[in-house]
Amino acid sequence: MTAQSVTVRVPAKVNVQLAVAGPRPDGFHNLANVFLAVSLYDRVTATPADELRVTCSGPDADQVPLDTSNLAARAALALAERYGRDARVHLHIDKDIPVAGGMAGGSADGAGALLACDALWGTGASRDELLGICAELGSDVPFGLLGGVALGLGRGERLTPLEAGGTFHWVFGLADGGLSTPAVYAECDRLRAEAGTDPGPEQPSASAVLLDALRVGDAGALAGAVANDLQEAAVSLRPSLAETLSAGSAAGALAAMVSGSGPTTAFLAKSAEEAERVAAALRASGTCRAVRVACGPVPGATVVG
Ligand SMILES: C[C@@](CO)(OP(=O)(O)O)[C@H](O)COP(=O)(O)OP(=O)(O)OC[C@H]1O[C@@H](n2ccc(N)nc2=O)[C@H](O)[C@@H]1O
Ligand SMILES: Nc1ncnc2c1ncn2[C@@H]1O[C@H](COP(=O)(O)OP(=O)(O)O)[C@@H](O)[C@H]1O
Repeated sequence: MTAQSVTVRVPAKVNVQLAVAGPRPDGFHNLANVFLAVSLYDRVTATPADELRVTCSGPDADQVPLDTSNLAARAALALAERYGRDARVHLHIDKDIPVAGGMAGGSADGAGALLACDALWGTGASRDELLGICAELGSDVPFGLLGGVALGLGRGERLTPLEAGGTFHWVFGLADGGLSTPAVYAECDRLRAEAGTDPGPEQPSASAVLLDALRVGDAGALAGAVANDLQEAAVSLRPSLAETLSAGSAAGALAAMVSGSGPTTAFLAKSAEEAERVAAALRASGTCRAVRVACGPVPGATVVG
């Protein structure tokens, strides 16, 4: 890397609460989305170049688009347009977050590229201006910049940082192939219509019990309060996830859930040692492609070099 490169490290997320309302006229769903940033990271490096170019390395690199549909490229273009810069930059993504896995890896890269280009070009944009650009790029992108724990209302982009009283230990079961986020929301609507389920209030709210568990850092109480309205839809589209969830529960996880729209599964453990034990049992179960251990909350997008 040249001295002019800027590298940003940006975390994945798990949703400890994902309450989903009925579809809005614009096709989005209002959410009460409680995000928690976890220690699985992508790194985005921005280097001046002759033209906008995206490259990617890592185990899932072949599944990442390298054209201007890549959220990192879209972030660079949006920032360049807003501040009258030339988006001639090489963006390299060192990808460790599973692709299309319900862990917001693309959103993380969008937030990471935005921060990296901002530092490279010295735009002087405020945090709020950067968060505004993130919200235009995608519902989950602002959280990639913010990190920590936060409640996202509206389509998930209207963020309020939340207090967390400690570190939570997680095990993630990575699945073969991804799930399309719009397809999972559509399946949620379909299942509700089929069952005649009321989608609830127009704007869902965060669970007070869950916020309290986060605030005091009580993993047992958090396990009792986690909820994901997209889980049934993800399992309906990928029935094998039920086996992975059962294997994690049988291994002693405090909670077993689908991460966001899936197909990654998330297991809460009561300590770092317990997480390693659950991870070993999950690996031995043969019900997922790979198993990762992580903890959170961790900070959002951070310049590291
Ligand atoms: C479900 C969640 C949970 O955090 O993430 P993943 O688990 O996929 O990572 C998010 O809501 C995904 O957010 P993100 O991936 O940024 O979605 P966007 O690009 O804004 O929208 C993609 C599509 O998802 C659907 N969508 C997204 C957000 C939302 N509140 N309602 C929706 O219905 C819409 O069909 C939309 O066209
Ligand atoms: N930088 C990126 N990394 C991964 N996927 C990206 C990226 N930019 C755009 N995408 C597209 O976004 C889709 C969703 O990817 P991702 O954000 O990893 O998953 P999820 O929305 O489930 O959290 C991918 O299938 C891919 O087509």
